[in-house]
Amino acid sequence: METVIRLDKVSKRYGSTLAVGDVSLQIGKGEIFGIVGPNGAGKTTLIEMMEGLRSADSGTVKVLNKDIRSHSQQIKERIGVLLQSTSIPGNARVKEILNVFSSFYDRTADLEGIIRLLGLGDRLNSYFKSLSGGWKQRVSLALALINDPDIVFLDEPSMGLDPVARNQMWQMIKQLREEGRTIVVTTHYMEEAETLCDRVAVMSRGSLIALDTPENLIALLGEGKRISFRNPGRTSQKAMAELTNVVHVEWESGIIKLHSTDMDLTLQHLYRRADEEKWVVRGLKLEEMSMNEVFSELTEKQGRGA
Ligand SMILES: Nc1ncnc2c1ncn2[C@@H]1O[C@H](COP(=O)(O)OP(=O)(O)OP(=O)(O)O)[C@@H](O)[C@H]1O
Repeated sequence: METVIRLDKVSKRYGSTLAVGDVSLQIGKGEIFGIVGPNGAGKTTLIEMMEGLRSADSGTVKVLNKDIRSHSQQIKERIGVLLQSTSIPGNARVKEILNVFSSFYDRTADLEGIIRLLGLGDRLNSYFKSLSGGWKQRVSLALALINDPDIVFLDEPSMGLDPVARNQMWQMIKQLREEGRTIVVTTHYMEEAETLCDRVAVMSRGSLIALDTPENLIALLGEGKRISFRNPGRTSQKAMAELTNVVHVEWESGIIKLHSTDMDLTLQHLYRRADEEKWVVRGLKLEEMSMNEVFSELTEKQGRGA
């Protein structure tokens, strides 16, 4: 896959705060690349260094094979950035805003196409300030697309949107990938990372602590599923941990949850041991793991210094 963004050992400090420390990563053409992390993890600083809005203290940022420090103007023509709705004039009508922004660029996209993609046709005469959060976000996305960018940067695109508007935003972002664009998105919503992103970078306290597809990140915690059943008594956490392929045991008084790298083998072993030990295994379920759990596990581990 052709690399369109390359970061090598990029760091940024604000006084004594290390906002981003020694981050290296590559983003391929046509990917939806997610950056997730708790508050203050460095997501905005990282994405803004890719956009050329903040400069790195050390390391290199290359976008479309050009160093962002020496080619920032050229790169700006080829990228789109989602603006906060507060930076858009509320007293202007949507069509006026689109026209003004399109005059800023040498190269412009087919405005009719953007209006169709984002369903803005009926809102062109509305004042920006009168729109709901979801429609404002669509206008912001239209502005990010106005120069027909190769790379679109979206910092928290669905922040504050209701579930319907969020879903519509995801469909629009996926459509941008279909058009061959690369999307870099930061998010607090793990469901967004899981359903939208091809790969996800997990940041914690300025460091990149994991980078993989959502499926592989989930698989880090076992097979992406866990076996849950009622505690049969007369057993121990140690006995559960010794079952074949078990990588982690969640032990609450009433319920036992086993994370495994091979569910079938673990289940077979569990039933064999239950037979021998006269455990009565009740309420057995297979539960799907989510990015949310992966995220908590990874960032908590980092917090414990593991
Ligand atoms: N302009 C600034 N001046 C001083 N410190 C800053 C500045 N911008 C960010 N920081 C600090 O750098 C760290 C990383 O901030 P950043 O905004 O990049 O994180 P984030 O992951 O985007 O957080 P959030 O999810 O809360 O938006 C934080 O500790 C933050 O307080």
